[in-house]
Amino acid sequence: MNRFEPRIEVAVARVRADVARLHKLLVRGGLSTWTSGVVSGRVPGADLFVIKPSGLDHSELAPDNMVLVDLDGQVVEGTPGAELLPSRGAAIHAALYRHSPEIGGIVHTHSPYATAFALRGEAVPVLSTTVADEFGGPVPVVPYSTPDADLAADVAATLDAQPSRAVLLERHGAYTVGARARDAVRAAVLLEDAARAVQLARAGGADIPSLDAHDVEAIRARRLSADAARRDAERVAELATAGSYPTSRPGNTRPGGETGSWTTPDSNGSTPDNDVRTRTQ
Ligand SMILES: O=C(CO)[C@@H](O)[C@H](O)COP(=O)(O)O
Repeated sequence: MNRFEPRIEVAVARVRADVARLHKLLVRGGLSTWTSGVVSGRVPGADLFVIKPSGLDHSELAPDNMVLVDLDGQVVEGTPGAELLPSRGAAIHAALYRHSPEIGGIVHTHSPYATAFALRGEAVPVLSTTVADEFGGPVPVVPYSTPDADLAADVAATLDAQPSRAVLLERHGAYTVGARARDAVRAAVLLEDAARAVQLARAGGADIPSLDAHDVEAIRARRLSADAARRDAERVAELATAGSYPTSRPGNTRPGGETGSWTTPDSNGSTPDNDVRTRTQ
């Protein structure tokens, strides 16, 4: 029996498939060892997200053993995967989704090069145009604090204070966020790539200064503008496919007027009323 109205059931099924598949990209990119490497994705139109189960080998992950969780961090009983425990980070993921409606996907890894920076308590610097383009500045470190501290609040505050969609956790690893789970995975992969490149350049004896701040800003601005144009084009294509928008002029199609570095979850083809709480009582 379905627990939700049909459009939410469809959205849940889509996010389950996405989140299960995206874990394979973490493994392929060398960002995951044992059961580490956790992806979650918000369900557009509902106060729900999908996350991997705790302790299961990545090779066993599939849409039907992903765990559906509400934004209070509670497993939605009676749904596939509900018999499993969600990943240990589920409460942090829930808090980040509550914190910002712009966050539609989250990744947590212990990927080796990013974690090496985290262990040193050192931000990943902007040595390359790629880091300027992707992160808009250095990838900052959330300072280590006691195990009882509110890590989600610290991650949220660090994300809010600067443009990067990635943060390092001192003594632990990294969190990345994005408009969709796929965007957060992309950020995690590119963070690891950036950390490795810096490490290799330094190992070769180079002492490379950070890019000039104005250049970083210009590169980032160009990227945000390209992202906005791409989203417009996607929106036009979606509306044209649905037969509800007759023009091909991208500039006319942004009802949400999104700005900043992330798209909002509902700018990805899902329904816009994502404040509606849909879990059946
Ligand atoms: O960061 C941690 C533990 O330090 C966890 O996120 C693990 O990396 C994955 O745990 P499970 O998903 O198996 O619970």
